[in-house]
Amino acid sequence: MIDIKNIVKTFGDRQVLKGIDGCFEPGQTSLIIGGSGTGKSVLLKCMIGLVKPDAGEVIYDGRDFLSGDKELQKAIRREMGVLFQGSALFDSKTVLDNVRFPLDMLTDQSEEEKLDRANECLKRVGLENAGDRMPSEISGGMKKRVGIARAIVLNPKYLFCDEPNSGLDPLTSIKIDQLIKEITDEYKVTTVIITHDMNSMMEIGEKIMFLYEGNKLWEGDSETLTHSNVDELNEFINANKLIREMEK
Ligand SMILES: Nc1ncnc2c1ncn2[C@@H]1O[C@H](COP(=O)(O)OP(=O)(O)OP(=O)(O)O)[C@@H](O)[C@H]1O
Repeated sequence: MIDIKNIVKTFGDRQVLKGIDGCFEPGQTSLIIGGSGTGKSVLLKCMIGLVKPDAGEVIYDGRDFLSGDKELQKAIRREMGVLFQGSALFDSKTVLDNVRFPLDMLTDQSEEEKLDRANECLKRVGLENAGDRMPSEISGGMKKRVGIARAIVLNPKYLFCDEPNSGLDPLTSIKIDQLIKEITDEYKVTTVIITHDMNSMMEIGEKIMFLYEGNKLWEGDSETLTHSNVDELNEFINANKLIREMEK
């Protein structure tokens, strides 16, 4: 479980996060939603230690990440898997080498163990035959799968995904969502996903946090998402529905 408490972040004279609280449970896909520039990515970066908040706490299963010592922070980082926007694969490495990269960096496993584990993860995302290919030779959906395989290669307890559907067609988006959901269920991962995708909200929104101008204005799930009396959320949903209609 991840608990965040009163996260505040200011850049220059702009307070981007105004005191966010929340809790993310294992085995659940939790979504952070909201319009552009509302602080979703900054919040995620605060949670994973890429941005230092001005105030607040991030507690990983009872362990205080931000004020913990270097060793503790390293241990918690080692339990995180991150799927960055755009997949962030190394263009000069094969698919297999991309997936095994965290094993090379962070473990002292033997060659054989690393190969086995990387291949196992590629198989888990349905890419068992793509290990020798280069990122430039595969589709956007396949790249996301490779990104997911790399994010899970160290058996993370916590999985963070920033816009996993960006740039994908609707059908591929659904498949990627389902894959993330299955992995979350299967390994009881605490998964936090930033998304704009209405379909994701309805299909995998076990817990949804709505950010608006740096505040958490609403929290609920896919069942309650469309029945709130929060005007800003309803506007956001309507705008998303409109975009979805236009894309059809
Ligand atoms: N390193 C930074 N320095 C200064 N300002 C920043 C920095 N990172 C983010 N911001 C600002 O913080 C605000 C929130 O950014 P953030 O990336 O979290 O938005 P978002 O909700 O993820 O939006 P989007 O959906 O468009 O990605 C934006 O105004 C952005 O310009």
